[in-house]
Amino acid sequence: MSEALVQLQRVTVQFDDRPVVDQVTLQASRGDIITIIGPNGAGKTTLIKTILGIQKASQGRVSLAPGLTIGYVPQHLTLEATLPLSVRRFMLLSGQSLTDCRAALKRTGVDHLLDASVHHLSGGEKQRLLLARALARKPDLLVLDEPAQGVDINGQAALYELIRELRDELHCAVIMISHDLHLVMAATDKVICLNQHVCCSGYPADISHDPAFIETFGHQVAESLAVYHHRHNHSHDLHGDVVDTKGTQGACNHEHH
Ligand SMILES: Nc1ncnc2c1ncn2[C@@H]1O[C@H](COP(=O)(O)OP(=O)(O)OP(=O)(O)O)[C@@H](O)[C@H]1O
Repeated sequence: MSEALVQLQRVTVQFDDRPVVDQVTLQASRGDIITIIGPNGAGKTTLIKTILGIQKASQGRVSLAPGLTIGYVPQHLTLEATLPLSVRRFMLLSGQSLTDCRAALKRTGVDHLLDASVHHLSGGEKQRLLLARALARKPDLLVLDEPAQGVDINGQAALYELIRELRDELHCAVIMISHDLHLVMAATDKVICLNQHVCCSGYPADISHDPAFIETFGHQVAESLAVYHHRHNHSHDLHGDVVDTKGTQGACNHEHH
Protein backbone atom coordinates (compact mmCIF):
# COMPACT_ATOMS: atom_id res chain seq x y z
CA MET A 1 0.00 0.00 0.00
CA SER A 2 1.33 3.46 -0.79
CA GLU A 3 2.50 5.70 2.02
CA ALA A 4 -0.17 8.06 3.42
CA LEU A 5 1.26 11.57 3.62
CA VAL A 6 -1.86 13.17 5.09
CA GLN A 7 -4.76 11.63 6.91
CA LEU A 8 -7.82 13.46 8.15
CA GLN A 9 -10.17 11.58 10.40
CA ARG A 10 -13.61 13.02 11.06
CA VAL A 11 -12.25 16.56 11.07
CA THR A 12 -14.70 19.27 12.08
CA VAL A 13 -13.99 23.01 12.11
CA GLN A 14 -16.49 25.31 13.79
CA PHE A 15 -16.73 29.08 13.82
CA ASP A 16 -19.07 30.41 16.53
CA ASP A 17 -20.58 26.93 16.95
CA ARG A 18 -21.27 26.76 13.20
CA PRO A 19 -19.63 23.72 11.58
CA VAL A 20 -17.95 24.94 8.41
CA VAL A 21 -16.14 21.65 7.87
CA ASP A 22 -18.14 18.73 9.14
CA GLN A 23 -16.59 15.34 9.96
CA VAL A 24 -14.35 15.14 6.92
CA THR A 25 -12.21 12.04 6.43
CA LEU A 26 -9.65 11.91 3.66
CA GLN A 27 -6.24 10.53 2.85
CA ALA A 28 -3.57 11.54 0.35
CA SER A 29 -0.67 9.34 -0.69
CA ARG A 30 2.29 9.92 -3.02
CA GLY A 31 1.14 10.14 -6.61
CA ASP A 32 -2.44 11.20 -5.78
CA ILE A 33 -4.04 14.25 -7.32
CA ILE A 34 -7.09 15.07 -5.25
CA THR A 35 -9.31 17.97 -6.23
CA ILE A 36 -11.78 19.49 -3.80
CA ILE A 37 -14.83 21.01 -5.45
CA GLY A 38 -17.92 22.57 -3.91
CA PRO A 39 -20.06 25.70 -3.87
CA ASN A 40 -18.92 29.03 -2.41
CA GLY A 41 -18.65 28.92 1.34
CA ALA A 42 -18.53 25.09 1.36
CA GLY A 43 -15.45 25.04 3.61
CA LYS A 44 -12.84 24.18 0.96
CA THR A 45 -10.26 26.80 1.96
CA THR A 46 -10.89 26.12 5.64
CA LEU A 47 -10.25 22.42 5.01
CA ILE A 48 -6.90 22.98 3.32
CA LYS A 49 -5.90 25.51 6.00
CA THR A 50 -6.53 22.71 8.49
CA ILE A 51 -4.20 20.41 6.53
CA LEU A 52 -1.56 23.19 6.51
CA GLY A 53 -1.94 23.70 10.26
CA ILE A 54 -3.06 27.34 9.81
CA GLN A 55 -6.53 26.46 11.09
CA LYS A 56 -7.09 24.30 14.15
CA ALA A 57 -9.62 21.47 13.94
CA SER A 58 -12.39 21.71 16.55
CA GLN A 59 -12.73 17.93 16.48
CA GLY A 60 -11.08 15.02 14.74
CA ARG A 61 -7.50 14.23 13.83
CA VAL A 62 -5.06 15.56 11.25
CA SER A 63 -2.00 13.33 10.82
CA LEU A 64 0.95 14.28 8.64
CA ALA A 65 3.84 11.94 7.75
CA PRO A 66 6.94 12.80 9.83
CA GLY A 67 9.23 15.36 8.16
CA LEU A 68 6.63 16.15 5.50
CA THR A 69 7.50 19.16 3.31
CA ILE A 70 4.45 21.01 2.06
CA GLY A 71 4.44 23.48 -0.82
CA TYR A 72 1.46 25.81 -0.67
CA VAL A 73 0.06 27.92 -3.48
CA PRO A 74 -2.44 30.40 -2.01
CA GLN A 75 -5.42 31.81 -3.87
CA HIS A 76 -3.79 35.21 -4.37
CA LEU A 77 -0.44 36.85 -4.02
CA THR A 78 -1.06 39.54 -1.42
CA LEU A 79 1.75 42.06 -1.19
CA GLU A 80 2.30 45.52 0.16
CA ALA A 81 1.86 47.61 -3.01
CA THR A 82 4.41 50.22 -1.97
CA LEU A 83 7.17 47.69 -1.28
CA PRO A 84 9.50 47.29 -4.29
CA LEU A 85 10.01 43.56 -4.80
CA SER A 86 11.60 41.68 -7.68
CA VAL A 87 10.80 38.09 -8.59
CA ARG A 88 14.37 37.16 -7.55
CA ARG A 89 13.96 38.70 -4.08
CA PHE A 90 10.49 37.23 -3.64
CA MET A 91 11.83 33.76 -4.41
CA LEU A 92 14.89 34.16 -2.16
CA LEU A 93 12.59 35.12 0.73
CA SER A 94 11.48 31.48 0.68
CA GLY A 95 14.91 30.61 2.11
CA GLN A 96 15.89 28.39 -0.84
CA SER A 97 19.13 28.85 -2.80
CA LEU A 98 19.19 31.01 -5.94
CA THR A 99 20.00 27.88 -7.98
CA ASP A 100 16.90 26.09 -6.68
CA CYS A 101 14.78 29.22 -7.13
CA ARG A 102 15.91 29.63 -10.73
CA ALA A 103 15.34 25.96 -11.50
CA ALA A 104 11.80 26.24 -10.08
CA LEU A 105 11.09 29.42 -12.07
CA LYS A 106 12.36 27.71 -15.22
CA ARG A 107 10.13 24.70 -14.57
CA THR A 108 7.02 26.87 -14.31
CA GLY A 109 8.03 28.90 -17.38
CA VAL A 110 8.72 32.29 -15.77
CA ASP A 111 12.52 32.35 -15.35
CA HIS A 112 12.72 35.18 -17.90
CA LEU A 113 10.98 37.37 -15.30
CA LEU A 114 13.72 37.03 -12.65
CA ASP A 115 14.41 40.76 -12.49
CA ALA A 116 10.83 41.93 -13.09
CA SER A 117 8.80 43.52 -10.32
CA VAL A 118 6.22 41.14 -8.85
CA HIS A 119 3.75 44.05 -8.91
CA HIS A 120 3.86 44.14 -12.71
CA LEU A 121 3.23 40.45 -13.38
CA SER A 122 0.06 39.33 -15.13
CA GLY A 123 -2.46 37.11 -13.31
CA GLY A 124 -1.13 33.98 -15.01
CA GLU A 125 2.51 34.91 -14.34
CA LYS A 126 1.73 35.49 -10.64
CA GLN A 127 0.17 32.02 -10.39
CA ARG A 128 3.28 30.46 -11.97
CA LEU A 129 5.51 32.45 -9.63
CA LEU A 130 3.55 31.15 -6.62
CA LEU A 131 3.83 27.63 -8.00
CA ALA A 132 7.60 28.10 -8.45
CA ARG A 133 7.93 29.26 -4.83
CA ALA A 134 6.11 26.13 -3.66
CA LEU A 135 8.18 23.96 -5.98
CA ALA A 136 11.55 25.33 -4.80
CA ARG A 137 10.90 23.56 -1.48
CA LYS A 138 10.79 20.21 -3.31
CA PRO A 139 7.55 19.35 -1.55
CA ASP A 140 6.20 15.91 -0.72
CA LEU A 141 2.75 17.46 -0.75
CA LEU A 142 1.62 20.30 -2.99
CA VAL A 143 -1.48 22.16 -1.79
CA LEU A 144 -3.07 24.60 -4.21
CA ASP A 145 -6.04 26.89 -3.57
CA GLU A 146 -7.60 27.60 -6.97
CA PRO A 147 -4.29 27.65 -8.85
CA ALA A 148 -5.83 28.68 -12.18
CA GLN A 149 -7.40 31.95 -10.99
CA GLY A 150 -6.76 34.79 -13.41
CA VAL A 151 -5.47 32.36 -16.02
CA ASP A 152 -7.20 32.11 -19.41
CA ILE A 153 -8.74 28.82 -20.52
CA ASN A 154 -5.76 27.57 -22.56
CA GLY A 155 -3.42 28.64 -19.80
CA GLN A 156 -5.55 26.71 -17.31
CA ALA A 157 -5.23 23.46 -19.27
CA ALA A 158 -1.45 24.02 -19.47
CA LEU A 159 -1.28 24.73 -15.73
CA TYR A 160 -3.14 21.54 -14.82
CA GLU A 161 -0.90 19.59 -17.19
CA LEU A 162 2.14 21.14 -15.48
CA ILE A 163 0.77 20.13 -12.06
CA ARG A 164 0.43 16.54 -13.30
CA GLU A 165 4.00 16.59 -14.62
CA LEU A 166 5.28 17.98 -11.30
CA ARG A 167 3.45 15.23 -9.45
CA ASP A 168 5.33 12.69 -11.60
CA GLU A 169 8.71 14.42 -11.28
CA LEU A 170 8.53 15.01 -7.50
CA HIS A 171 6.49 11.86 -6.84
CA CYS A 172 4.48 14.02 -4.49
CA ALA A 173 0.78 14.17 -3.60
CA VAL A 174 -1.35 17.06 -4.81
CA ILE A 175 -4.42 18.44 -3.05
CA MET A 176 -6.08 21.34 -4.80
CA ILE A 177 -9.27 23.34 -4.83
CA SER A 178 -10.81 24.14 -8.17
CA HIS A 179 -13.97 25.67 -9.58
CA ASP A 180 -13.17 24.69 -13.15
CA LEU A 181 -15.31 21.58 -13.21
CA HIS A 182 -14.59 20.54 -16.78
CA LEU A 183 -10.85 20.82 -16.26
CA VAL A 184 -11.10 19.01 -12.95
CA MET A 185 -12.93 16.17 -14.63
CA ALA A 186 -10.31 15.96 -17.36
CA ALA A 187 -7.17 16.44 -15.29
CA THR A 188 -7.68 14.98 -11.84
CA ASP A 189 -7.55 11.47 -10.36
CA LYS A 190 -9.94 11.82 -7.47
CA VAL A 191 -12.58 14.41 -6.71
CA ILE A 192 -14.00 15.27 -3.31
CA CYS A 193 -17.24 17.17 -3.48
CA LEU A 194 -17.49 19.21 -0.29
CA ASN A 195 -20.47 21.04 1.09
CA GLN A 196 -19.39 21.30 4.74
CA HIS A 197 -19.40 17.47 4.79
CA VAL A 198 -18.13 15.23 1.97
CA CYS A 199 -21.16 14.91 -0.34
CA CYS A 200 -19.48 12.36 -2.57
CA SER A 201 -16.02 11.43 -3.68
CA GLY A 202 -14.39 9.22 -6.27
CA TYR A 203 -13.24 9.15 -9.85
CA PRO A 204 -14.47 12.07 -11.95
CA ALA A 205 -16.43 9.90 -14.39
CA ASP A 206 -18.31 8.25 -11.51
CA ILE A 207 -19.19 11.16 -9.27
CA SER A 208 -21.05 13.09 -11.95
CA HIS A 209 -23.72 10.34 -11.71
CA ASP A 210 -23.87 10.53 -7.92
CA PRO A 211 -27.22 11.89 -6.63
CA ALA A 212 -25.34 13.97 -4.02
CA PHE A 213 -23.27 15.60 -6.76
CA ILE A 214 -26.40 16.31 -8.82
CA GLU A 215 -28.07 17.81 -5.75
CA THR A 216 -25.09 20.11 -5.13
CA PHE A 217 -24.38 21.22 -8.68
CA GLY A 218 -27.71 20.66 -10.43
CA HIS A 219 -28.73 18.41 -13.31
CA GLN A 220 -27.37 20.69 -16.00
CA VAL A 221 -23.80 20.63 -14.68
CA ALA A 222 -23.95 16.90 -13.92
CA GLU A 223 -25.25 16.06 -17.39
CA SER A 224 -22.67 18.20 -19.13
CA LEU A 225 -19.91 16.48 -17.13
CA ALA A 226 -21.30 12.97 -17.48
CA VAL A 227 -20.94 13.11 -21.27
CA TYR A 228 -17.62 14.83 -21.08
CA HIS A 229 -14.86 12.40 -21.96
CA HIS A 230 -11.94 14.51 -22.90
CA ARG A 231 -9.26 12.83 -24.97
CA HIS A 232 -6.18 14.89 -25.58
CA ASN A 233 -4.16 13.98 -28.64
CA HIS A 234 -1.74 16.83 -28.08
CA SER A 235 -0.44 19.04 -25.30
CA HIS A 236 -0.32 22.76 -24.68
CA ASP A 237 2.69 24.82 -23.73
CA LEU A 238 2.47 27.28 -20.84
CA HIS A 239 1.15 29.96 -23.13
CA GLY A 240 -1.70 27.69 -24.24
CA ASP A 241 -0.30 27.06 -27.70
CA VAL A 242 -0.82 23.56 -29.04
CA VAL A 243 2.21 21.30 -29.28
CA ASP A 244 1.72 17.87 -30.90
CA THR A 245 3.46 14.71 -29.72
CA LYS A 246 6.47 15.45 -31.96
CA GLY A 247 6.89 18.80 -30.23
CA THR A 248 5.82 20.90 -33.22
CA GLN A 249 3.02 23.43 -33.04
CA GLY A 250 -0.33 22.49 -34.55
CA ALA A 251 -4.08 22.88 -34.34
CA CYS A 252 -6.08 22.07 -31.22
CA ASN A 253 -8.10 18.87 -31.60
CA HIS A 254 -10.00 17.66 -28.55
CA GLU A 255 -12.37 14.74 -28.87
CA HIS A 256 -15.58 14.93 -26.89
CA HIS A 257 -18.32 12.32 -26.70
N1 LIG B 1 -11.78 32.77 10.44
C1 LIG B 1 -13.10 32.67 10.22
N2 LIG B 1 -14.00 33.08 11.12
C2 LIG B 1 -15.33 32.95 10.92
N3 LIG B 1 -15.86 32.41 9.79
C3 LIG B 1 -15.01 31.98 8.85
C4 LIG B 1 -13.59 32.08 9.00
N4 LIG B 1 -13.00 31.55 7.89
C5 LIG B 1 -14.01 31.17 7.08
N5 LIG B 1 -15.22 31.40 7.66
C6 LIG B 1 -16.52 31.06 7.09
O1 LIG B 1 -16.54 29.69 6.78
C7 LIG B 1 -17.29 29.44 5.61
C8 LIG B 1 -16.44 28.65 4.63
O2 LIG B 1 -15.41 29.47 4.13
P1 LIG B 1 -14.30 28.93 3.15
O3 LIG B 1 -13.43 30.07 2.77
O4 LIG B 1 -13.65 27.74 3.73
O5 LIG B 1 -15.22 28.46 1.91
P2 LIG B 1 -14.81 28.05 0.44
O6 LIG B 1 -15.51 26.76 0.14
O7 LIG B 1 -13.34 28.06 0.27
O8 LIG B 1 -15.51 29.22 -0.40
P3 LIG B 1 -15.15 29.92 -1.80
O9 LIG B 1 -15.42 28.91 -2.87
O10 LIG B 1 -16.14 31.03 -1.83
O11 LIG B 1 -13.71 30.38 -1.75
C9 LIG B 1 -17.73 30.79 5.09
O12 LIG B 1 -19.06 30.97 5.48
C10 LIG B 1 -16.79 31.76 5.76
O13 LIG B 1 -17.42 32.99 5.99
